[in-house]
Amino acid sequence: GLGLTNTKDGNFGEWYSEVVTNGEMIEYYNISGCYILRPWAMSIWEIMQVSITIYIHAEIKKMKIKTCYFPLFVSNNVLQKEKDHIQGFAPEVAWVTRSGDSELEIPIAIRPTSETVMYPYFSKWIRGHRDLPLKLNQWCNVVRWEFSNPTPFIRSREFLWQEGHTAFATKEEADTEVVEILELYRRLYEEYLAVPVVKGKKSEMEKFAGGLYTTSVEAFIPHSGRGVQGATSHCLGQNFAKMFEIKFEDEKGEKAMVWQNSWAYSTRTIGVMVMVHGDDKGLVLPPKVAGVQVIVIHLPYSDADVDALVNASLETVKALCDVGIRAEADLRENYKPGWKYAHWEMKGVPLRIEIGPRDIAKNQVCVARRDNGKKIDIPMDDLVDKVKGLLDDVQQNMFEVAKQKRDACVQVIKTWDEFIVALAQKKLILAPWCDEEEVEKDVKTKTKGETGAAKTLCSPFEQPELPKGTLCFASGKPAKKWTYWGRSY
Ligand SMILES: O=C1CCCN[C@@H]1CCCn1cnc2cc(F)c(F)cc2c1=O
Ligand SMILES: [Mg+2]
Repeated sequence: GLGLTNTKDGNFGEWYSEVVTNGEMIEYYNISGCYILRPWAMSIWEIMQVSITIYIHAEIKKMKIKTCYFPLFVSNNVLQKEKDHIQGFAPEVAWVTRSGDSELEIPIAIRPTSETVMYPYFSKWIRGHRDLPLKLNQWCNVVRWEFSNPTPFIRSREFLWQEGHTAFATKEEADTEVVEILELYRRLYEEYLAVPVVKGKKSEMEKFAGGLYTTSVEAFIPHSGRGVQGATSHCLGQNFAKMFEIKFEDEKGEKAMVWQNSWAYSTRTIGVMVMVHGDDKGLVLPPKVAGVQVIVIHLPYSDADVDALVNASLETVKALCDVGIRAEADLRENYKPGWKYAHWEMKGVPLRIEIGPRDIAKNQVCVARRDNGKKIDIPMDDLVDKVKGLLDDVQQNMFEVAKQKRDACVQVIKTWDEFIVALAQKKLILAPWCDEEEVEKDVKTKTKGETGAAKTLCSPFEQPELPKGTLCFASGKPAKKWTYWGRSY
């Protein structure tokens, strides 16, 4: 029957796996690290796609990013072109080596990301400064044959994402876009997924080696005590322009290299949302991204007028759909109301409307919230306004609760001993750091354990005050910046 065998506090990993499958988001596949995304997951991804597309294409934002699509396959010589950043990733690259029973002359890689696919054409298309800024985005899948423990949405060998690739005449324009895109990602997390994130800059060691600097929105999973990189926005500098000779003739008629960015938001975001909001009854979906926001269930007690109940259910669904609320009725006769309650709670539908004979008599409905379980009777005359208000309340409440839980995990520390204690307590650690890579490597080495080493997550743009003379928690050298540390996915 229904119900989870694992609790979120009991065995988080098993709980998560059960919730994404019982919630009908994921079906496990017979190739490790690959998952089937069922409609309940795809409906969320589609809402994210629409939201991002409206945001980046809308005139109001004047971002004017155009959608393109480049091939899945990368020729070997092109992929290897960006030597230093690829060599670290080589083990993850998947290759096509034959078609049918004939070997390919030269193996062809499947894109793990599209810089090397796109940039030879950026070089061809960008000639004069009038060709700038060039701003392209594609929605696609990418393949990275990772070996660390696969986790649905969070770490899979194939995932869906959007990858934006832009080119500018000046560094200033690139720097500006990096933070504009990061703000878009923050809003998607906080206003749609109801997940609090920190905006910050990656350390030199954690950044994308092929770029100039990396910014990211960092989420945190209280139950596992792990940070998770939510989405990234890189400034690539002129590194790829040099490599792929992407130059333009500036106003003075001189050849200059472009400044580039690349940024991505992937299906990992769905996993983060599930981990943060899910509970022991299953998924809890934020209304903004829920494929079904309201499920209507009628209560056909033996002596009830079933037709009246069914009609009231259909009327309720129609009234809500007419104002753009995603409502459905579960009228199946072969399931009892109790089973339906558990089923739709497992799927995380934000509101359940119950309609029984008593509700018909009083011309009202009873609404149950998935986030806090509260029940409210609503007169049919106020249905639309009250349900709209409730959906907003649920969205807001889910964010507030998640933010309060995340903030409760933050531990500010000053010394190594405090750091080790906080790490053992699964905290999100904020510490003063000397910003030296050797020290970062040393912390990783010293904290290696079966649950993974501690690493820097980001240095928050919002820096707390750093009193003069504050020392680095790990090296004792003068601290340069406050940085978030923790174990991560
Ligand atoms: O993260 C982004 C945003 C969207 C476009 N790409 C950038 C950097 C991706 C960094 N990265 C990440 N993973 C990789 C895995 C590989 F197998 C490989 F060959 C290359 C890479 C790789 O370059
Ligand atoms: Mg990786």
